[in-house]
Amino acid sequence: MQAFQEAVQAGTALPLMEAFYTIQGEGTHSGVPAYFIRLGGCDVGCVWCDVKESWEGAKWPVVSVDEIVSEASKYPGRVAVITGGEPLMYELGPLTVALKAAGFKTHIETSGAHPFSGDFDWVCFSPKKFKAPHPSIYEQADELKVVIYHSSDFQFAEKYAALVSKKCQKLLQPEWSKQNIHLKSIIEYVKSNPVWNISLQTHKFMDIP
Ligand SMILES: C[S@@+](CC[C@H](N)C(=O)[O-])C[C@H]1O[C@@H](n2cnc3c(N)ncnc32)[C@H](O)[C@@H]1O
Ligand SMILES: Nc1nc2[nH]cc(C(=O)O)c2c(=O)[nH]1
Ligand code: SF4
Ligand SMILES: [Mg+2]
Repeated sequence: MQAFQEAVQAGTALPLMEAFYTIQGEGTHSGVPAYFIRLGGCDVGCVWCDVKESWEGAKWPVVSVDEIVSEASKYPGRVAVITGGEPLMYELGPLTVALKAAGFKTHIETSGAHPFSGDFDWVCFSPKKFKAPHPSIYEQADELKVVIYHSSDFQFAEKYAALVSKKCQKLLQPEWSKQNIHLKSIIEYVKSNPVWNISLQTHKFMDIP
């Protein structure tokens, strides 16, 4: 038990909920084949989270970085997306270094609610009202992807657009269950404010993981 805890603290083993080879459904890299590594554990608590079963970190097996990377290497795609749960709850240095050594581009999906770690080629930052981001995320973000669940979320999105770098891509993504309600206003918002683009959860339309 102690050895497991030490390995997780060092980031040489991590609680793994699931890992699967699919198509990136969201954001700038939508349509790209990618191996998803979903780490268990999240303390942000978004009411509309589509993977609530990930929240309890202790429920998932602790798997060594070597084993995670060896499984990933069985598939031909060379983009690895680290997601969760909230992956920045963990030290991601060893996992990202090992993935890069195996020839992967490393991407992350994060709320930014914990200090940044790891060596990433692409950082998708999706801030949440339920737990404020850690300031270390702002200079790392390549993509700001704000989920629109309520009409006040446009203002929330602008607040974070002012905090990320100029080159950071800005995306609005409808919350899945409220898509019918907000999609029209998202379309109008993006047409009037063209620094923003739309991101849809295309994997859900395609019925793939
Ligand atoms: C499940 S989260 C895991 C990574 C990290 N905890 C985060 O929130 O960025 C992956 C992505 O899905 C988005 N997401 C989660 N539930 C959603 C929903 N119901 N509708 C639209 N996007 C959702 C999140 O905002 C995030 O961009
Ligand atoms: N296909 C697919 N694309 C995704 N992009 C972000 C996802 C996530 O849950 O982090 C996700 C996911 O769960 N599946
Ligand atoms: S931060 Fe991500 S994983 Fe955590 S509750 Fe929110 S959407 Fe779900
Ligand atoms: Mg998902």
